[in-house]
Amino acid sequence: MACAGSGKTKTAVHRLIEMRRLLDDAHGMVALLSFSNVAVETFKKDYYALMQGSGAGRRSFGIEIDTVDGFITTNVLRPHGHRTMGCNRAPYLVEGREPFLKSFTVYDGERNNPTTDIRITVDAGVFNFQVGSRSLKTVVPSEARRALQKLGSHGAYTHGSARYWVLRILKEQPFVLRALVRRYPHILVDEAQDIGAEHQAILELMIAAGTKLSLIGDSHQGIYEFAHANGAFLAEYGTRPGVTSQQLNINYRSVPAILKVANILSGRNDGAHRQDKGTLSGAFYVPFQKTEKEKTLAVFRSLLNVAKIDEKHGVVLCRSADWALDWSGAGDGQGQGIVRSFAEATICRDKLHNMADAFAHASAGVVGLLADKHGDLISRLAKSRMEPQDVKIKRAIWTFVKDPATGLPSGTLLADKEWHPSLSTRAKAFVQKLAADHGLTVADNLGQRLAKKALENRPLLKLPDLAGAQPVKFRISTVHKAKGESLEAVMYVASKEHLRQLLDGTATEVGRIGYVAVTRAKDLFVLAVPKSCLAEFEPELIAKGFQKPGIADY
Ligand SMILES: Nc1ncnc2c1ncn2[C@@H]1O[C@H](COP(=O)(O)OP(=O)(O)OP(=O)(O)O)[C@@H](O)[C@H]1O
Repeated sequence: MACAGSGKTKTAVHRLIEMRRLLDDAHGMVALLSFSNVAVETFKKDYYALMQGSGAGRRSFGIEIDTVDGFITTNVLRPHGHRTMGCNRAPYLVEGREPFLKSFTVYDGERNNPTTDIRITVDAGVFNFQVGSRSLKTVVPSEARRALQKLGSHGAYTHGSARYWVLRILKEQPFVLRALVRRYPHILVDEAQDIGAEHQAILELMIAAGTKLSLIGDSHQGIYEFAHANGAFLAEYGTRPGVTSQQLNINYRSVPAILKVANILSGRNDGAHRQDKGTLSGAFYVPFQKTEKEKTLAVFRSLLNVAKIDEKHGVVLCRSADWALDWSGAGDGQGQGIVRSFAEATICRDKLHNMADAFAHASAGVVGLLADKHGDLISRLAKSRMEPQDVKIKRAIWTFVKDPATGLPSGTLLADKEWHPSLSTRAKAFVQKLAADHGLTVADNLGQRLAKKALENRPLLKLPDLAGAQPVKFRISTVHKAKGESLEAVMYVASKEHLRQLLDGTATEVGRIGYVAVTRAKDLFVLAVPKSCLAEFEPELIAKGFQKPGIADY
């Protein structure tokens, strides 16, 4: 069990190396698993740095570092899934937006829903199936299984159904479980508070078959309760016979004033490794109004200047993706279907300067213009090791996305009269060339797929962006995306409800989300509080260690 900023990364990598050294089995591997690609990249970087430092070079013999889902997909689902799923190819991931998925539905007793929307949970070894975007409806197990099997027989699985298939494979093909445990006698899972019931069920099968498991995590940072990860496994695991529990309780990340707030919120008493800085630092609160976001961002900018922190290191965090989008000043969602994917790609490129997201949206649009059989292209293009042909396709899409003069048209054009006609001509020509150059098949009815719907007589970008207003310099993100990171300065924008739960501590998920936001900050944490409730909360904010910045600080 480890507190925020206690060096779990370092600890986990050292433990990985030591466990591998002690493992008396030339064929066995030690796996270090986490929940995000960012964490995996950090672990790999630190591991190779340590190995190089010790003179062993960039060797990864006998160890594996991956996400939990990457690990089960690579070792179980892809190589062994075809037998349980009944397909004649290696299973592949679908995002849910691929056009061929339209014919895969599940009936909930009232209406048909996309099979890719089925949510699967496991409780005491029994699968439960639900569906629905707002209120979830239970689906009869036989109907859900039938729908999943139909999709599975085409080789397709979703993020949600991957664990369902893995559990079934391990139970229905016992030799796969035996081989997995033989290959991975030791597994170390980081961010273990995020282990949900389905991951736990997979790990329990491995433990029962002989794998030794180490967990490292912080129950105050469990922010995936909506995905059924409530930290219970981490809390209980240390009490099992034969399991030793260790505590890490020195925070190496934050200045003492920020740690003081974190300790009050979590009810912990962690020690600070760092000293106070000479310049402005600590945890502050400022008022904001939703109608005056630019003013609040300007206040954050001023505080960064006083704190001598480069603006590019200031990050604005929000509770939800909608809020993050709103604070980033992105467009207001013009277009429908495939055209909307291209519209979002345009906004990501021209407004947010986020080329990775621009590429992801444009790729979804391009795949929508190709025949259904290319439905796995999005997941193929996301692989770290791609087929040579896919590398070329990816390059071609990048070129289309990057160039507003010949590819994806500029967001400054009038959406209906200028941007759409240009997009329509260029996207058609692009997929036809892509098909000719790379042996792909274009979908039927391109005109219909690129229909002009929900586009207005104004640019995709909002007016202030066109008027040359200061471009967004801050990274604006959700707390979930920033998890695990160390950031120089954070501004967390809270609603009255977020604020209430933050101040109430880490018993609720929203409270823990606020705690994760606070503990990301190294030097400066700014809590943006709705102006309308500031007076009500001010005494409590001060009591919990937040400070009001003085006039001189702006
Ligand atoms: N022993 C140490 N001495 C000095 N600095 C350290 C030490 N261990 C870690 N750090 C630094 O402390 C910061 C936090 O480390 P790390 O990101 O591993 O924490 P963590 O435990 O994963 O935190 P969280 O769970 O909050 O994400 C990093 O900047 C890291 O370089």
